[in-house]
Amino acid sequence: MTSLIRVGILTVSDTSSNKPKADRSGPLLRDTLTAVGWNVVDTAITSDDPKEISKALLKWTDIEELDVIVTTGGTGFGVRDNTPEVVKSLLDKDAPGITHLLMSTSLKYTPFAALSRPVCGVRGKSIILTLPGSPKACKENIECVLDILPHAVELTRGGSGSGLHNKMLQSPEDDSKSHHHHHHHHHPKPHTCTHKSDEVARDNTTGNLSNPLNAPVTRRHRQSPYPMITVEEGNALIQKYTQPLETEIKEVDDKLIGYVIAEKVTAREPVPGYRASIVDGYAVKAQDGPGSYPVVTSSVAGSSDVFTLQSGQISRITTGGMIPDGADAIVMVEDTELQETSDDGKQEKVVKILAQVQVGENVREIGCDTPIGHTIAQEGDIITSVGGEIGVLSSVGIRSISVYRKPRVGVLSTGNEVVDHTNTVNLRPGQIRDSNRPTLLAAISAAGFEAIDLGIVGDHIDDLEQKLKLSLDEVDVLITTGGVSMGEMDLLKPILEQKMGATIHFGRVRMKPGKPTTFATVNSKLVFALPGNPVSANVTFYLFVMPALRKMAGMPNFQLPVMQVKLSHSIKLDSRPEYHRAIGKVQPNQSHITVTSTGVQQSSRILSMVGANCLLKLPASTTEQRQLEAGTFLNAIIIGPPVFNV
Ligand SMILES: Nc1nc2c(c(=O)[nH]1)N[C@H]1C(S)=C(S)[C@@H](COP(=O)(O)OP(=O)(O)OC[C@H]3O[C@@H](n4cnc5c(N)ncnc54)[C@H](O)[C@@H]3O)O[C@H]1N2
Ligand code: MOO
Ligand SMILES: [Mg+2]
Repeated sequence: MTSLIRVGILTVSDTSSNKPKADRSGPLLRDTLTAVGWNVVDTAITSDDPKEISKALLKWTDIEELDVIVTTGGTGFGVRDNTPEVVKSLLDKDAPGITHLLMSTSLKYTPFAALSRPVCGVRGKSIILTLPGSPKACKENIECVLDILPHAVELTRGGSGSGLHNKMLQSPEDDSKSHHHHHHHHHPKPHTCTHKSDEVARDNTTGNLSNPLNAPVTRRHRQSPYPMITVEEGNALIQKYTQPLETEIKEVDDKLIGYVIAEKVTAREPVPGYRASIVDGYAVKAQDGPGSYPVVTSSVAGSSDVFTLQSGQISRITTGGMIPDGADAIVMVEDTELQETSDDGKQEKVVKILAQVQVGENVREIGCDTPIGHTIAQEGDIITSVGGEIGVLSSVGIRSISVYRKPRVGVLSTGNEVVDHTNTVNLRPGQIRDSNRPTLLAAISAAGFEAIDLGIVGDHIDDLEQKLKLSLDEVDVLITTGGVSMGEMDLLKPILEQKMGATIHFGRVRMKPGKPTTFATVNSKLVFALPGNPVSANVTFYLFVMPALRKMAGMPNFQLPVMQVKLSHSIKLDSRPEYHRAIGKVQPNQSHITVTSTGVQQSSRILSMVGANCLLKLPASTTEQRQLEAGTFLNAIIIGPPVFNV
């Protein structure tokens, strides 16, 4: 890709310029670069005098046109530290990215790195880097740029950079093969080759924070690189990437329960559609008043015969029967007496009306229950199972409506140790039953969303990648559990970032349980990589996933309800804000809900979820406050129905 890189190394130091043997950084850089196959064509030592530095540099940039010039020394805060100023004055182009890379690398080792003032950039055809004077810092710095510099050189020489792009498309495995020659110098034993410089380059070209895949355990992050955010910040990020799904037309039937209506619905038909009687009795003209009247017709519900009642006539009618034209009230059968029958005794001939009724009494006018055109549902209304919504839609002749599609939610357990709960094998030591997947599938279904069982996948990069890719095609939201913390088998974050093209929006949250909760998007699909601990998976499902699902399903109030509750006992506070599982009980004759902890809150102890219907929002402990006392009122997130203590 890039022909031999020609390098000059300049040691800037008053001391070393008098005593060249004192210079350890220059030779160290020369050895390091030679070892990776670069051509160190010249080395020099100058004092901290700006003119001397400048002269040495210009010879290499303007006359010899070296590819890379590395200086060491003179970058600090000392009065004689001039290297950055001299280099800055010579540069055509600044390279703040490289400067940043150097600085961030050094800061990982010591905050004192902040006292170095590196400057990097290009003059003519030469890339200039200013490294600190200390040999250790020099080595850390040069190693972190080893892999990007060939690409920078290629571009500075006028190349297309295609080598770089090809490299960015390569999988890490290919990468390690094609760049193998870079690495042997780092490691005394060839088989422990770490590929570190490759991975540093990749992290910085893609913005990934995750551990490089395939890196040996010795090279994994020892501190999580993901910023620790608050639950509220996490939810805000989730909402930013969560939108209601598209709408669809659904038939009005029992399967409509839980859907959110996507457009205003008005009554197509009036209810009732005809003037109907409210009681069984006789249709009359109210002004005729009590007295004996001939029964001229009968109107039973379901009959459509049209009849016009004259003054002095009455008509027998059943509840829901159509009221004859001309009749304006109904007298209940209880308020009448039979006076005369037909000859065969089977028909009423004359009936005595005993009560005076008012005009309109016991009459349901057309549309009196639901007028035609009346708004029966608004966008955002939820079809509940109570029956009102299904009933009213049915009553006005609406056969199908537009609703928001419900999210399809896949649940995948990860972990070599995880065994399906239905598996009849006896567990070997080290194995556990999968409790996360059944729990989450149940919670998703119970909330009315479509739950898709994606099974269990082991902690293998290729299996995980393949499974995640296939799964994402099937779902709107993918939930995984396990593999998001700091262990060597915690592969979810690097696979998401490096194999799936995912953007990780957060990877750590200040909460207990659920610290390593991870939220990512792949294209427009949401991925919640929840912690493996059963309680952590469960609690973070309610706190983060549930609101997102509700928002996708079109619910305007997608956050879970929060209400004030009263502690029945004291509770010790954790150093992290805790979402403490508790059982809230409604006591007879009490206006508030009293809550009791489910006991030991260890993240592995799924028993702490049993019976829980709320998550107490406990603040982190402080030196002033280490526990909450019995009787304290505090907020709780409601995750289940109240328990009645009667
Ligand atoms: N050095 C550190 N270690 C850990 C940290 C940390 O910050 N630094 N965080 C801890 C916290 S907090 C949590 S939570 C867990 C999260 O672990 P992972 O998400 O990486 O999950 P795994 O390591 O895969 O498993 C953790 C635990 O859960 C069990 N598990 C996994 N899947 C299931 C399942 N489907 N059903 C039941 N149980 C499951 C697994 O066997 C482990 O015991 O990390 C801490 N470590
Ligand atoms: O945050 Mo972890 O969820 O405590 O166990
Ligand atoms: Mg782990």
